Parts: sequence; structure tokens; C-alpha cells
Amino acid sequence: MVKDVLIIGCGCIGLSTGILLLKTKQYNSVKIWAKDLPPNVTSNKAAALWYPFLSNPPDKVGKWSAETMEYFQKHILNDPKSGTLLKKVNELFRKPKKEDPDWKPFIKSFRRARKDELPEGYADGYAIDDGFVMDTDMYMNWLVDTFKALGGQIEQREVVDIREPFIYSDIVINCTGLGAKELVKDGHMYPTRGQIVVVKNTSDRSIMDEEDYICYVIPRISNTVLGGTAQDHDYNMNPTKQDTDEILKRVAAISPKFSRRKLEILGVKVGLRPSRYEIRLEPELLQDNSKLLIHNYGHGGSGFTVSWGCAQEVLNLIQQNIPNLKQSKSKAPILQSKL
Ligand SMILES: Cc1cc2nc3c(=O)[nH]c(=O)nc-3n(C[C@H](O)[C@H](O)[C@H](O)COP(=O)(O)OP(=O)(O)OC[C@H]3O[C@@H](n4cnc5c(N)ncnc54)[C@H](O)[C@@H]3O)c2cc1C
Ligand SMILES: N[C@H](Cc1ccccc1)C(=O)O
Repeated sequence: MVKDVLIIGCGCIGLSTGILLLKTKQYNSVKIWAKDLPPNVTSNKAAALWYPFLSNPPDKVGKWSAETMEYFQKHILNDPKSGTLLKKVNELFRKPKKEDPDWKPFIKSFRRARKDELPEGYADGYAIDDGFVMDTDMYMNWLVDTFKALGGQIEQREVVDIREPFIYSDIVINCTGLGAKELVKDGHMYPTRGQIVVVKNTSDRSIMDEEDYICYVIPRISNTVLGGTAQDHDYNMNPTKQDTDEILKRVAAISPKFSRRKLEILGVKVGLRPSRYEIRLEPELLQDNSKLLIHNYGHGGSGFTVSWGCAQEVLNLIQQNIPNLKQSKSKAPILQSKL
């Protein structure tokens, strides 16, 4: 029996998951319910570039990041409407860095930075020549358009009780980001507040320094993002002058060409990364095994970087668990008639 799938959440995670489900052509319908829609979601506040950050577990994040890079290379980077741009990415260190990143075994193009790539004051660095960045709003619009073009439907609708979606579908994917804290009472979820400053294009390189604090310059198609902050358990959604001043000071320390007087500020954004000790990507069989709930949330600072690898994992989990799904005995809605 071909099933319907209902996704809760319309950020980069929910949309990527929905697109892969639709591409299989194995489902009767794929719908998204979401309290907020792009651009009013965390995903639209992201920098964004491919680079694993603030997400775990390392082996799975490495695998999902590599799969996501491959998916972008095969299906997205060649589409100018996607808002993506190939960009060499450098992470810089002021002192020699002995360790390689956890994700090095998964990324063939990883190398150490050459001396000529290090701004004054930096002694070492990581480099990825086939890195890429996203004009986040353009990319999010591309995800929505692609999802709809494949027949996906989006409804702006808040879910208060996780049992409600099961009235309409036997398979529900929970892509609610930080909303999972409330919706499925996940006490492990917490916000890591990030503020970014958007400026007129200044540089051709994506560089980061996250040794003692976060500092990055991410040139995109239409502008450059300077960041950032990472304040755990901070729910303040308003930009602060203090954070903007600190970001500009740190970026100027990377190179004089990023000094404040040479920058034209276009805007300041704040988002709350959906942080968790590790990404929750697992199935739950409910209502005497007649309903399948798959959790796909808690991606921290790497939602875009792991999105397509996590979406593929959701497809695998559905395939593995459909044989365990029993016909639901009770025809009556799971929740009493209050709906
Ligand atoms: C400043 C900043 C910079 C970043 N830069 C990068 C980067 O360069 N690279 C990278 O990979 N990542 C980056 N990130 C992290 C990335 O933004 C997140 O990991 C990603 O957006 C999470 O996506 P999501 O779809 O899980 O969450 P969201 O985008 O928050 O979407 C969650 C969705 O679920 C819905 N929802 C929640 N609860 C309910 C409910 N009860 N009922 C109905 N709907 C509900 C919401 O309305 C929303 O539609 C950055 C984040 C910040 C803040
Ligand atoms: N992942 C982005 C940008 C970033 C990339 C690499 C290191 C630090 C930050 C963020 O969460 O702000």
C-alpha cells in the first residue's frame, strides 16, 4: 500500500527530506506542516557554507557531510537559481594545529593551507578547494520551489500534540529544529544564538578562525556574511550593537582589508541554532506499531552541511520500518473529537 508522508517543519531539514522523498516517486503524497515558513525560520538566518560545526556525533556528521557535499555537486551547484557558489574554504589558526578535523577521513579534498594562503599572524590552516557557500534566502526559496515543483504541498500549521499528524498519515517526520524541545519534550535541545553582519561583497575567500572565538568571512553571490557568535541557552532574537562591534573587531583582526571603515553594512541577522548533544535521527513505532515517527532534528551549526545525508538516512529508516508497520486497529482518530 503506497503511503502518505507528513513532514513537520519547513526549514532546510524538512525541505531536503521532502524533496528526496518525492524524488523516489514511491509515496502517495508528501506534505509539510510548519508553524513558520521561509524566510521566517532559523534556516534563513544561516551564513551559510558547507562546513561541519557544532554538531555531533563526529562519525555520522562526517558521513552525512560528505554525502551532502556529493549531493550538492551532483544536483545543485550546476543550477544558478540555487544561490550556491563554489568557494575555497579556509579555517585559520594562529598557532600550529596538530590535529586534523574529525571529518577529514570523509572529505577527499581536505588539505592543509599553504603558506601563501595564511594572512599575517596565522601559522596554520585547513583548506577545502571544492567548498561552497549559499545565498541563504535564495537557496531556501530554491528548496521551496523544488519541493512544490515535485508535487509537495506546504501548509502553515502549528502542531501542538505530536499525535495529531497521525490522524492524516501513518508516517510522520519530525523536522522541527529547536521546536522539538516543546513538541516532543526533548530536554536535550537548547538554542545556540548566532548573530551575523551582512556587508557588501569585499573578498573572494571564505575564511574562518574559531580557535579562541568564532570569526568568519563568507562571500556569497550578492553579499558577504561576517560572523559570528555562539551563545548557548540565549534566546535573544534581537541583534545587539555589542555583538556587531565584536564581530567587526574580530574580522578586522584577520586582515586590514576587513577594517570597519572599508565595509558597507547591509543588515544584521540573529538565529537560534537547534543545538543538542548529538543529532537525533531515529525511528519510533507508535500506536501498537501502526504509526511510524522519524525524528530528524538537533543539527546545531551544521543543518545545511548535513541536510542531504540526513534526508537519505530518513528514506533508509522508512524503508527499514515499513515492513514492521501494522494496519491500525482503531479507525477512530487517535485524539478524541476535539480536533
Ligand atoms: C547565525 C547562524 C549561522 C549558521 N551558518 C550555518 C552554515 O554556514 N552552515 C550550516 O550548515 N549551518 C549553519 N547554521 C545552522 C543552520 O541554520 C541550522 O542547523 C538549520 O537551519 C536547522 O534547520 P532545521 O530545518 O532543523 O530548523 P529550522 O530552520 O528552525 O526549521 C524548523 C521548522 O520547524 C517548524 N516547527 C517547529 N516547531 C513546530 C511545531 N510545533 N509545529 C509546526 N511546525 C513547527 C518551524 O516553524 C520551522 O518551519 C547557522 C545558524 C545560525 C544561527
Ligand atoms: N556554521 C556556521 C558558520 C561557521 C562555520 C565554521 C566555523 C564556525 C562557524 C555557524 O554556525 O555560524
